[in-house]
Amino acid sequence: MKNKCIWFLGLSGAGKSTLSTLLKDKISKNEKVIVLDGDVLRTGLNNNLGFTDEDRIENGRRTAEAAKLFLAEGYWVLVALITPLDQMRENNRKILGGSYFEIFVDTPLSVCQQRDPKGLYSKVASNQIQNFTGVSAPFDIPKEADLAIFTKDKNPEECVEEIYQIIFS
Ligand SMILES: Nc1ncnc2c1ncn2[C@@H]1O[C@H](COP(=O)(O)OS(=O)(=O)O)[C@@H](OP(=O)(O)O)[C@H]1O
Ligand SMILES: Nc1ncnc2c1ncn2[C@@H]1O[C@H](COP(=O)(O)OP(=O)(O)O)[C@@H](O)[C@H]1O
Repeated sequence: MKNKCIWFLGLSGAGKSTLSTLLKDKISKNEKVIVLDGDVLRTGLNNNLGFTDEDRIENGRRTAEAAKLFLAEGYWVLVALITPLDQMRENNRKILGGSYFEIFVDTPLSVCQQRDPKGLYSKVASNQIQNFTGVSAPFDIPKEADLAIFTKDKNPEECVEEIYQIIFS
């Protein structure tokens, strides 16, 4: 099967990093695979970008262009980026074309706030972080995702099995 860019998008705490890492473990048994995680990219390649709409769009563009380079080398590319704006998703389709497979990690804000894996939502609640996606910055509900995964009542392994079956069956 031809390699693809599987792009996980969703709120902070939705499960993008968890699911992309687990999927990498599965795919890497047979294929070359790399994870491009927003948090990690923002420490290097994208470390001059913040969280305005303009910076998020540039963050997405650079990530999609990096993904395209790895696709050309035969890698499966797993991206974990909030990607909150319709415009960012349209750019992905332009840059990556038929190789782009979009997964909406669909987890309600209330569940993300409860999970709060990095303690960010409590910082948002005490006004230590501004422009936070889903709270004080927009998250456009994805209308054209290839797949939506509801994580609320499932464990990560079940979600990844569901994704794996859909992509590889
Ligand atoms: N204001 C604000 N809004 C959203 N997220 C914030 C913000 N400030 C810091 N963080 C941390 O940055 C991570 C999201 O970066 P991304 O590159 O994925 O975001 S985006 O696609 O450009 O919107 C995000 O990582 P995840 O929690 O893994 O999604 C946060 O750890
Ligand atoms: N079905 C699920 N899928 C993914 N993560 C889940 C699920 N159920 C619970 N979690 C937990 O939710 C948290 C998601 O955090 P993370 O993967 O860092 O999210 P994100 O990368 O979207 O910010 C982790 O602590 C993970 O163990």
